[in-house]
Amino acid sequence: MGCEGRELIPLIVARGLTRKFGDFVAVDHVDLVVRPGEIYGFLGPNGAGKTTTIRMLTGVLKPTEGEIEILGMNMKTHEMEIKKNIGVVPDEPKIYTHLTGKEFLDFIVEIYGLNEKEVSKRIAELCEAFKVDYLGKRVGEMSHGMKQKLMLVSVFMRRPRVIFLDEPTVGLDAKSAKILKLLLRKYADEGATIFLTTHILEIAEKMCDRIGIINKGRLIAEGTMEELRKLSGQEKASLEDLFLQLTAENEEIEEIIREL
Ligand SMILES: Nc1ncnc2c1ncn2[C@@H]1O[C@H](COP(=O)(O)OP(=O)(O)OP(=O)(O)O)[C@@H](O)[C@H]1O
Repeated sequence: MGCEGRELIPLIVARGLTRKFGDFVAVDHVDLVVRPGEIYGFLGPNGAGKTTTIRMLTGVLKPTEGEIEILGMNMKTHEMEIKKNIGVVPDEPKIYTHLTGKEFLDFIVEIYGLNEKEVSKRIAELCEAFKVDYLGKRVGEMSHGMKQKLMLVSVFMRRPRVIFLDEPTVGLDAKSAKILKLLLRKYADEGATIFLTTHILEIAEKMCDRIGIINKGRLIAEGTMEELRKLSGQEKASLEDLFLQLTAENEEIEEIIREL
């Protein structure tokens, strides 16, 4: 197969992905295909199943049913290999609180076996971009946004081809959020696959090449903005209108406002 053929191989695939907690179905037979160069926005109301899906796609949580392939490898047989090669920025960064920022980055360099010389240049550039000038501080003493930025540096310095981000802009100041958006576009244009969740529909509308909407565990709509507009029959609709229409929350909102 030539180079072009390889580029078409999707880097994220889920088939019939399902997760139950007891009798409750949090994620219900979700199918996903995300290709190199794509920024995929995963949207849905609170409790829809976004984080549960990301946790399964990143090997943190075992599916009840279904198949996952990341970078062309099956999660059941290649979990460690997948984890080594993806980047994950969770919504609540869980970093060892007793380490300083510098110690945390050194730890990541060591466990991933990264080339220190190559990586130290990237760390310097990323820290400059995100204004991470507090590497001497202990993680336990950092604010949410500061931890989030440290986490972004620790993931981006590895240059993974697949990056999952759960609510990445929460806690970031305006400049950092803008830099993050531009960096994600740059990485995607260089062939990476970005999978992100957000409640900020404007971010999804502006940044994402394709959008998937999950509601009550089910993927209820998927496509480019144009495809979603066609699907809803509203040529000029904003993503907010489409989202509320597709998740059937528009009428509910009107009802709530009437009753207030
Ligand atoms: N460990 C768990 N045990 C039981 N139920 C869980 C567990 N994790 C998630 N759930 C349930 O699964 C559903 C989906 O949760 P999930 O965190 O995936 O939603 P989400 O779409 O990320 O929501 P939000 O936008 O509020 O972060 C919720 O009803 C949640 O209560």
